[in-house]
Amino acid sequence: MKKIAILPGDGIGPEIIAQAVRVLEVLKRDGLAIEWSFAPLGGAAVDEFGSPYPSLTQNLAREADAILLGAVGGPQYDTLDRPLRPERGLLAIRKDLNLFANLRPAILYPELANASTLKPEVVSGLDILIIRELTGDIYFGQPRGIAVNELGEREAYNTMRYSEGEIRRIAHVAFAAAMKRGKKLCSVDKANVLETTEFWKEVMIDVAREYPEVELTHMYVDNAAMQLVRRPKQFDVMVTGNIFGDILSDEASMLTGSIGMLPSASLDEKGKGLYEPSHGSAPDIAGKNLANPLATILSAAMMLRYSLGEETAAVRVEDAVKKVLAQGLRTADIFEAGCEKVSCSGMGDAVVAAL
Ligand SMILES: NC(=O)c1ccc[n+]([C@@H]2O[C@H](COP(=O)([O-])OP(=O)(O)OC[C@H]3O[C@@H](n4cnc5c(N)ncnc54)[C@H](O)[C@@H]3O)[C@@H](O)[C@H]2O)c1
Ligand SMILES: CC(C)[C@H](C(=O)O)[C@@H](O)C(=O)O
Ligand SMILES: [Mg+2]
Repeated sequence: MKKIAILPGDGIGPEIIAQAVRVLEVLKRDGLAIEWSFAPLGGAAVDEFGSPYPSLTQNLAREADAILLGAVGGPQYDTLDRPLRPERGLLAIRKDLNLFANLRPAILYPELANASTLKPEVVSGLDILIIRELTGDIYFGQPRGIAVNELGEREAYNTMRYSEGEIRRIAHVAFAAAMKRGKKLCSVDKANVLETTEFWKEVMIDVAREYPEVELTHMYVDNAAMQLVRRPKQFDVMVTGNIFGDILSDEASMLTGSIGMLPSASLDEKGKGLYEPSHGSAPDIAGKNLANPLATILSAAMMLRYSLGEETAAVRVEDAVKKVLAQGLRTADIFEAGCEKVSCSGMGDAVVAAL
């Protein structure tokens, strides 16, 4: 029996997770050997336990074979002391479980060609895998803080840093992924300005010697941001650091129609993973049954594939998603004339029916 820790989180988190759980219930009913327990993370955990990553959640996550997460954060928590902020809980669980490899697939379903921000001919068939390093970079580099400097003025600082080992291990994930796909890897950096990413590029080039079949290219992040909206299909696999990957994956999501369509897997060295939509807790639509649950349901499919070894079930879920899109059902974020608008739970109903 495989164990899943489910962390609904904040904002729309509980609403979208509820739909993914309904999908898991169908799979369990049909014989899949999975069980799950719930625990709070982020603001919900601060409210209940006074910590964004309390020991109850930590223990459950450590024991689980996989973790499914909604989203964390919300304006009501923004004034808390920094260590108590919901986002710190997310960073803490990623670091605690060594989830260094974040896979964010930006795939355009043909039915959503008009929902994309780009013209159909520029995006049709889009299938990019963004691989984001997740436990290093300026997110975690020390020193960091806000302090009074020698002139008596307050100043704030973060440190962008990567060790060679951190770059090597994400490089291997990226090259291995490229080998299974189109054998094209674009490493995104800012090597013209930042030593950290100059070093990143150097290590990528070194690791590339072990993968002679993969064509490695390099692109500065500012150009990559532009190329993603200019000619996105030039990319197959992209690999980049934590902060650039955060930004580029949100950008890429709109090529697929909505941030509500972009799932993610965050993996450790052994394949254990945390699965979550790439978007946040969407406070503006929380509690309104409006959110698109498909990124979360597709994250559950990634969980079945990568951490639970259930490829058939993963494909079954992905096929159900394709079917509801083909049926013309759309949440508000991907709605277009001629389609049927559904709520978050309405989309869950449709996916369950399609399963
Ligand atoms: N992984 C995470 O848990 C995660 C990721 C990003 C942001 N956050 C947090 O979420 C909070 C809100 O952040 P934000 O507003 O910058 O980003 P956000 O992703 O929550 O929302 C940005 C916009 O996208 C929309 N959106 C997001 N998900 C959607 C969905 N499933 N369906 C339809 N529309 C959707 C929102 O309504 C909003 O207009 C912050 O506290 C932030 O730190 C958490
Ligand atoms: C909420 C925040 C810490 C997080 C990140 O920056 O990694 C989010 O934006 C994401 O993309 O998962
Ligand atoms: Mg983000």
